[in-house]
Amino acid sequence: MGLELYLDLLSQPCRSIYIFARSNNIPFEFKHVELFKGPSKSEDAGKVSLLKKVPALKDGDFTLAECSTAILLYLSRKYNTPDHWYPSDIQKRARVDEYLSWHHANIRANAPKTMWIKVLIPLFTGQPLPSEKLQEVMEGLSTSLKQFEERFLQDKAFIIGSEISLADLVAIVELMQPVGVGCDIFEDRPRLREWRRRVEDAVGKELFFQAHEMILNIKELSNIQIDPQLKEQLAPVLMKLLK
Ligand SMILES: N[C@@H](CCC(=O)N[C@@H](CS)C(=O)NCC(=O)O)C(=O)O
Repeated sequence: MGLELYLDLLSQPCRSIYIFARSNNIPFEFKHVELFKGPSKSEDAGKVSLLKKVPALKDGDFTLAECSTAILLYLSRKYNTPDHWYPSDIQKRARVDEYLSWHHANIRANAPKTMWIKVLIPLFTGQPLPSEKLQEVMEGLSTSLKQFEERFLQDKAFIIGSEISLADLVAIVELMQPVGVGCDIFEDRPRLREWRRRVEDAVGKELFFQAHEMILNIKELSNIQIDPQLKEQLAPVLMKLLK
């Protein structure tokens, strides 16, 4: 049995894996998991990921689910992808590792909240959140973006220098989440905007926009039927996350 990837392209870690696999011509079977359709629709993924989360990978008898970074590294090693993704030079590699560690506690901790506030909480609770909540989240995100530009990007083309690496890929998919819900964080940040353009060019615009099609059309989600069990489970969790 070949490589299977369990993904929902609304999820940013899933998009990083999808773009990485496709841009490196890694053959895989796309197992589509629809997160919003509830547990029954994710049964297959649940067998692969004990945590019942996506992304998840199955390669023969081997499964891997936590987290997307581990999956990206597994794919880069198994398919011996071009060196720039995760350089053999130990100092460059350490820069990728440094970014990935920072990312989880900063960009990843802030950017998804824009989607919770603008789309998920109204969808799951039936009530919009006060606008101050969004403002608070945008302030947190701005602090992270300032650090991203000044500390990681500086005046380089990509995070570790002149070529794209896993660090850029993990960053861009997360930063497209606010864009999808109408918070265009690139608008007033020319350095960040130029970096986004270079990342799009490096992976190929067609693939980039194909991977982001769902998130860029997320407004259509307001018509989706949410699994009632999932609604009951998630509404309090989402509200708590924003406290
Ligand atoms: N830390 C994981 C993220 C896993 C995760 O939180 N996945 C979310 C989608 S982005 C999920 O499956 N949520 C469904 C759930 O928690 O039930 C990674 O980077 O891959």
